[in-house]
Amino acid sequence: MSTPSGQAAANAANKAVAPSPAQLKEWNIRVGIIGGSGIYKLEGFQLVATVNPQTPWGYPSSPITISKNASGTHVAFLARHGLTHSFTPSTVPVPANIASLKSLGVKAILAFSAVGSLREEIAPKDFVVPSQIIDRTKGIRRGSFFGEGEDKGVVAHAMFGDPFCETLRPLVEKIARETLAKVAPNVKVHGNKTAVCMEGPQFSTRAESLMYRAWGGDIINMSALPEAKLAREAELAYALIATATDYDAWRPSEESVGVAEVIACLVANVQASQKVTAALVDPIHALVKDDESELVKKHEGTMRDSIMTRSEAIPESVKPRIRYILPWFAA
Ligand SMILES: CSC[C@H]1O[C@H](OP(=O)(O)O)[C@H](O)[C@@H]1O
Ligand SMILES: Nc1ncnc2[nH]cnc12
Repeated sequence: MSTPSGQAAANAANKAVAPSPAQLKEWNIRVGIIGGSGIYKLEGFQLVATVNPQTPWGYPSSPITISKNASGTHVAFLARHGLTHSFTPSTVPVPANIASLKSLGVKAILAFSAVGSLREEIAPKDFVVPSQIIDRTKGIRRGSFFGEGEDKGVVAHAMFGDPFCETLRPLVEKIARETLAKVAPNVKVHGNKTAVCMEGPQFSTRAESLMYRAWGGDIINMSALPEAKLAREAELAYALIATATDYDAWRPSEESVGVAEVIACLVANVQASQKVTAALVDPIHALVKDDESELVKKHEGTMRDSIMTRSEAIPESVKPRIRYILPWFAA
C-alpha cells in the first residue's frame, strides 16, 4: 500500500502537502469526518487548507480538507471513495485514511454511509446509528495495522465487542434526532441497530438478503469495515451515521436494489447529512477538545494490552509504523 496507484497516485501528485506542527497546533483538529457515497465535501464550513499527508500506508483516498465553522472549530474531512468516487468499497485505502486523520490530531471520527434497509420500519431516507456490525467482507481488504504487509512480525488483538464508541454513539443519535426533527421532520432516526458489511461490489442476492435478516441484520453496506476496526486499533472514538437508500433485495414483490434507486435517494440524504454534521461538530469537539478529555483518555492506551508480540521480537522497521498510529509506543 506504500506504492500509490490509480486515484492514490493522483492524490500523491496533488500539490497539497503535510501541515507543519505549528499549523496543527493552531488548528487543534480533533474531529474527522469521513464522507460516504454522495458526500464529497463539507457544506457550510469555511475552507482553511487542503492537506495530503503521506502515511506509512500510502495516501488517503482524497486530499483532506481542513475547515472551520462559525465558532472556529476546525474539522478534517475526507471522501472515502475519492473525490471522483473511484475507489471501490474493497479498494478504499482504509489504513491510510485512518492513519492520516490520526496524524492531523483527530481523536473522534464521524463516518457516513449509504445503506440498504433489511427492515420494513427503516425506510429509504431514514437515518440509523448502529451499535453492532456483522463482518461479511471476504478477507481481501487489509483488516489490521498489525501483522500484515510491511507490518508482519507484530500481532495485536483489539477489543471489538462494541464496535462503535459507546460514548459517541448515543450523542450522535440524540443530536441527529434533534436536528432532523427541525430540518427534515419526515426522516426517522433509528438507534441500536445491527449493520452487515458485505464485500460487494455487486449487491446481495435475495437469498443473502433474507439470510442477513434471519441473522439479525437491520442495515447493509460495503464500507463500514475495516474502517471501524482500524479506527479502534488507532485508539480513536468512531461512530457511523448510516442513511438508508433502498430495501436491498429481501422484499419478494419489489425489484431488488440497483444504483439508480440508491442515487435517487442520496440527494435528500446528503442534504440532511450536511445539516447533521454541522450540528454535531461542536458537541463532538467538546468531548475530545484536549488530551485530558475523558473520551480521549478512554480510548488512548487501550491497545497497550492488545499487542501480544514481545517488544524485542518486533522488527525495527515496524516500530516507527506502530508509533505513527500509537505515539505512546516506545519499544
Ligand atoms: C452507492 S451504493 C453502494 C455503496 O454505497 C455505500 O458506500 P458508503 O458506505 O461509502 O456510503 C456502500 O457501502 C457501498 O460502498
Ligand atoms: N442494498 C445495499 N447493499 C449494500 N450496500 C448498500 N449501500 C446502499 N444500499 C446498499
